[in-house]
Amino acid sequence: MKSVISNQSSPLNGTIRVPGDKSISHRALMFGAMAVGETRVSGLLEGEDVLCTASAMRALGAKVEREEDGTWTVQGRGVGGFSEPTGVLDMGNSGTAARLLMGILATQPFTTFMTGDASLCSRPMERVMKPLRPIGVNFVSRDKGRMPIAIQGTSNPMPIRYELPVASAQVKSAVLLAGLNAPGKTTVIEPNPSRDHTEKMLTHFGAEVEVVHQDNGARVITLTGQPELVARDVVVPTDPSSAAFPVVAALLVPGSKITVEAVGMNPLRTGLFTTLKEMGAKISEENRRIEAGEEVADLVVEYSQLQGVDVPASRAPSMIDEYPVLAVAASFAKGTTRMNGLEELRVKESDRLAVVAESLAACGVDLEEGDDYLVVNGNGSPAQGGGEIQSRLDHRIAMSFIVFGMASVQPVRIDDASPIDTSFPGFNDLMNGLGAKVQKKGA
Ligand SMILES: O=C(O)C1=C[C@@H](OP(=O)(O)O)[C@@H](O)[C@H](O)C1
Ligand SMILES: C=C(OP(=O)(O)O)C(=O)O
Repeated sequence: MKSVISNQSSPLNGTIRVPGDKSISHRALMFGAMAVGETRVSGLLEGEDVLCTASAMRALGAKVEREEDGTWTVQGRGVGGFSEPTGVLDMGNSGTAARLLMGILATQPFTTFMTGDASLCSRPMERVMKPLRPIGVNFVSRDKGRMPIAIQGTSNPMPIRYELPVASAQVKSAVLLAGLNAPGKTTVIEPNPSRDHTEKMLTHFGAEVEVVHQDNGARVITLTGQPELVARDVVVPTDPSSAAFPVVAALLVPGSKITVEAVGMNPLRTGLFTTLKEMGAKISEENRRIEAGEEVADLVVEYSQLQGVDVPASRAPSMIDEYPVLAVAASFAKGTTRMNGLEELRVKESDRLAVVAESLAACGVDLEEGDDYLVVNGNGSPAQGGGEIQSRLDHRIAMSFIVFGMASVQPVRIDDASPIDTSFPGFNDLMNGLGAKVQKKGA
């Protein structure tokens, strides 16, 4: 346990760069391991989640190394070229690593055992197993589709067509990755678009991926199976989900002005910035440019008195990991913020809807938690704080309430900040470098 206290901050000032995008980092290692030749990845997120993916790729026979300058290299095995791992793959805290890998392993002709930490072992995996079974794979799991699981891959995969019942890039990606090794066309229909890093990066590695946008907003993604993936360089942009924390901190701490450089601005990831601007946030995007195929911009953020807003359910996929920190922002805004369509928050690293509600309440915030919504009533002055927050193996809860304590009247204590290392190593030092006062307590 690594407990921290977050005290009221002096104005935040400075220019920072947050670590590489987690979603893109996982995919760079996985797709590199399935390509022929050497893939070089720069800007990889060296967080625990991504390091689990690196270990899994090694266990499956790919050579994955870090060079002295921080570039990662992957010697791929080709699609379908993995070898049976001798041990159990430990995916740690990472839903993305586990679910994407289930798709890949569904069409490798051997049996893999996979586990994770207590958080991952409580998350639903049936959502991935259900669409993958018709491809020919067999799964054995704990009750209710929980990990640990065994994946008995098929040597005779069938392509499938699947309509997603929930907006989930992980489920979409698992099906597409299983389709890589199947003959013919694999199709995924998503009624409400989720992040498209799999589609973009598979195309970058030479696969044929067709995306059709329907009039009703749905996307139909069709992958042609059995391509030869060719090794490519990947430059990972910085993670907008990580940038969210210093951005909200600067908005809440009076007198702050910071620049967050080269933030990934993929439109399927930027719902939080749209929402904050609707709340009156002074966020300007400078130097919008394309870096290695992804849009990035420098964000200049100034302290702002925020107003409550209604956040439509349709925006949820583009800011799904950002609701905890948005709820923190809403606690300092004037008026009511209603966040709708939040049912997916209940199956993240923690039940984020319940944990956010309990933690806000512990910090004196007036709120209402529904099955799939959260209403936060702010009065426009600094929230009280003073809460003792349990992070429950959830990095985004820990970081969100560190941000809360930076702006609240009383300090906020977080029982265990160690989960932050899964996605944002160096978070506390980066925030303290801007002017925050986050202190470590205990071992
Ligand atoms: O595909 C991905 O990289 C991710 C998809 C999202 O999960 P869902 O697919 O469960 O929505 C997101 O919450 C997660 O942090 C990363
Ligand atoms: C939900 C998250 O990640 P994952 O599903 O990969 O554990 C997250 O990073 O907020």
